[in-house]
Amino acid sequence: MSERAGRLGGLLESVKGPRDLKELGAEELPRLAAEIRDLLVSATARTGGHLGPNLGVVELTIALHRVFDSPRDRILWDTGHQAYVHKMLTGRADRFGTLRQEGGLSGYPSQAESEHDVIENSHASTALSYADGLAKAYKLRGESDRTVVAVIGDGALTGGMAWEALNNIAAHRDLPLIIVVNDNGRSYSPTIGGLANHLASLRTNQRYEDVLEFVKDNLNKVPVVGAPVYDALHGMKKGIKDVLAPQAMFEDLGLKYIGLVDGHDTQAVEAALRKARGFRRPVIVHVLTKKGFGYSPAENHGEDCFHSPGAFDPLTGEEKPKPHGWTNVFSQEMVRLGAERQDIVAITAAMLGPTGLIPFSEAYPDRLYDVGIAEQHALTSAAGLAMGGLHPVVAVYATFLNRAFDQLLMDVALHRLPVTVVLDRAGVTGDDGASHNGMWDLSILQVVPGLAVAVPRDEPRLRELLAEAVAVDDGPTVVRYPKGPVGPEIEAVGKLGEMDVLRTGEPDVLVVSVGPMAEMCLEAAALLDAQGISATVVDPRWVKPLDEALVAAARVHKLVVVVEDNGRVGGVGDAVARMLRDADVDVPVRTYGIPQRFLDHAKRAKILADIGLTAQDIAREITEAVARRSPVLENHPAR
Ligand SMILES: Cc1ncc(C[n+]2csc(CCOP(=O)(O)OP(=O)(O)O)c2C)c(N)n1
Ligand SMILES: CC(=O)[C@@H](O)[C@H](O)COP(=O)(O)O
Ligand SMILES: [Mg+2]
Repeated sequence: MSERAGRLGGLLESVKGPRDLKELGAEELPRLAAEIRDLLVSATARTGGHLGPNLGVVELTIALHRVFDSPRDRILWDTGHQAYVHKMLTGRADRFGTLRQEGGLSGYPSQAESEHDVIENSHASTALSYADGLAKAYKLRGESDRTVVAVIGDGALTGGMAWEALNNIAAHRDLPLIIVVNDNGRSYSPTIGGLANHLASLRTNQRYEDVLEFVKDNLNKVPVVGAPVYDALHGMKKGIKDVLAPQAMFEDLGLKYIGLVDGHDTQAVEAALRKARGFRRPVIVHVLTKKGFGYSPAENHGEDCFHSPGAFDPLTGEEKPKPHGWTNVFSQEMVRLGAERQDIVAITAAMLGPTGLIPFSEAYPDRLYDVGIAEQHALTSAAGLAMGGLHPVVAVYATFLNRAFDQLLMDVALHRLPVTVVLDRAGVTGDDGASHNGMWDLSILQVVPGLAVAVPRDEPRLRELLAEAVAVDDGPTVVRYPKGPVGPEIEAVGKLGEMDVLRTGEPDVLVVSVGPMAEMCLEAAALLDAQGISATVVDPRWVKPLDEALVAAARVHKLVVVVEDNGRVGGVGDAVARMLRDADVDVPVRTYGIPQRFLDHAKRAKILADIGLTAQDIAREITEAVARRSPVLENHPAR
């Protein structure tokens, strides 16, 4: 893995930390910004990553680290996907070739990488709450000279937690806390909702644009004096904006407001930040930026301004074609189901493209709701839609369901409502690190009464199980599948109750394979043959509630093995073990899954290998267990 993503520009190479940055002259900053953009494009072209968001915060980040004194002052990044420039300016530019690679730089802030990094969680709308807590702590510890700065995007600002934090921050007028609203008008797609409309009105207040155009047209005609005067006015444009585009919403909250500031004018941003710092109280600095700024393939990328492209050609911006994935299957099936069932509606939490709902939204524009980055609202709004006689399908990434657990439990399941939750990126995702692995859902969903969970093993089963899920009208259903390409189709060779039998054998080992683990489990079973151990492999399809036929099958086997792409604690394996215990079936049960710890970023396949979720590892473990008939297998990492 080459540490460098190509040769660093001279200025960027000279910046080993914020102190060096502060020593640069203002006239050097445009070149520094250009060198940063070059590195952003060259690095993400090779590794993939959040190019669009980071291109939009180059000048903002330069200004932040020139005005504030990190790490004494704390600079927090909401979601953290836009912290690449922050990493470059805090001494990691020379490692940017390792971005999102195993052992290399994380795609998000990482305390292990730098004292300048704070929030690692990659989950949106949390930075203001951290800032609230940090500022209160510094005040209580007598460290009020430390300024806390939180950078939050317009998308993250649509998350409810951000408003809970604003409500609290506004109540403490003596906290030296600066909220930088990085307003580029987009999450992936244009940000939605009343807040977004208000921000848009601030951005594009026509009176402001008309005045500026008039000034530009008339002043530039005046020889010698005209142009400099226009430049001065242009430099003051935030002042004009203040007058013409009131910012009542924020000020009504009791927060001071500075804006609108041109986020690509480093000096204007520095001036605004210095002014904000001087207030020594909560202040909002509303900065206008452009996602993808300075790289036309990103600026002109219609769907999401290169929010998180895979590897691409830096000259053309052309991405490498992505293989046919689970998301594509869901996307197609939703359009088909939408034609069959007029009551089916879909909800996305600001991830229309990533969850595959664009075709559904184009086919049925009135039946798609984008609620912003608001998963809790998504679930309870779905409850309302269901109470109103519809069948909502809520599509979210598995890891983001966590924050909407109570809404699923108490707003949907308690009322036994026909809501289907589709969890994309379930299981190990890899590149985005610990906070993105979908390793929690099969555990937390076990405790929801009346909720059914389906885990398809391949494309036909995803189509079948999604259709079965939306046909359930007396309670919630969940369908979950991983990131990336769909594996080979695996036909059943028989049935065991409602479960698919994928392989029959002598009653040595009963392997319960959860969803996409089927391919690997069949390979393991073939390896076991060579050891004279015969394995039957079954795919439950619905893992909650479990099929009672498992009990009778387990009773006649020497060992039951459960393999799942979920955390082991409280997952399907534990549910099978509990079911057999309750039925007094005294057969040893071995559960294999993701070890219950936060996993560092790496490719999905590499992580699965590292944690022992491979055919060779599972076959070896089973061989040893059968040989020893030992009830305890301590050494397997997946245990
Ligand atoms: C709770 C949660 N839901 C969804 C996401 C996926 N996500 C990552 S970045 C992003 C858009 C963020 O938009 P914004 O805050 O405006 O930042 P920008 O990318 O525009 O800089 C989304 C939806 C997430 N990280 N966290
Ligand atoms: C930051 C964020 O939450 C997403 O942008 C995340 O990077 C998802 O990536 P994939 O869509 O590539 O899984
Ligand atoms: Mg945005």
